[in-house]
Amino acid sequence: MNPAPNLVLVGPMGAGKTSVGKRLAERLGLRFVDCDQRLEQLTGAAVPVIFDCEGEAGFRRRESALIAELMRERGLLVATGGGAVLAAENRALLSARGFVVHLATGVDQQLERLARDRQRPLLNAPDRRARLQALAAQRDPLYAEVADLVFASDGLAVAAAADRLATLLARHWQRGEAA
Ligand SMILES: Nc1ncnc2c1ncn2[C@@H]1O[C@H](COP(=O)(O)OP(=O)(O)O)[C@@H](O)[C@H]1O
Ligand SMILES: O=C(O)C1=C[C@@H](OP(=O)(O)O)[C@@H](O)[C@H](O)C1
Ligand SMILES: [Mg+2]
Repeated sequence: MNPAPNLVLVGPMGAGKTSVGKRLAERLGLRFVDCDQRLEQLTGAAVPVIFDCEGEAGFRRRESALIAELMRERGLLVATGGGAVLAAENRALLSARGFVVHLATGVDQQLERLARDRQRPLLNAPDRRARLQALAAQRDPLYAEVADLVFASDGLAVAAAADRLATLLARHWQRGEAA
């Protein structure tokens, strides 16, 4: 048991961090924060626009600042973006202040779920499969490094994944209310 004050979802694009996370937060009575949505509110710009104006490096700086702010709170369910684990300081904060769930999914499932998506700049590639495979090769060890629990959502609908995960968390996560 890791008595962390927040619940954190990490994992690749299309794993369901945003959609499963929202439903799970309702079930568990946690305040839901999606990092990308919060960055869009703060900047007034969509994620692809932030990438266009400030580059990926600019987006990552904003993402890191937000994670640092959120990890000072408690009682949050934080859905991160797929690249949030890239920075060592993010990984340290997420691990220290969150019970981290790696929502895992495979490239085939990602391609299916994100077939019509135009809001993820890193998917703007001539070969989406190759891009997702390359990202997985780079990031899977980082997800593994921070994960307290791995949950594979493949084959489960959003509601079913949230239900299953809620049951698992009751056994694995002891809320660190006082932390
Ligand atoms: N378990 C699931 N079953 C079916 N569709 C899913 C599941 N998880 C996510 N999706 C769909 O995949 C798309 C991307 O999901 P999203 O929650 O945005 O993932 P992430 O935030 O991890 O990138 C959405 O259209 C969502 O409805
Ligand atoms: O994998 C990534 O680097 C990214 C994933 C996106 O979030 P989701 O994982 O919620 O799609 C979003 O943060 C941005 O497009 C970059
Ligand atoms: Mg998301």
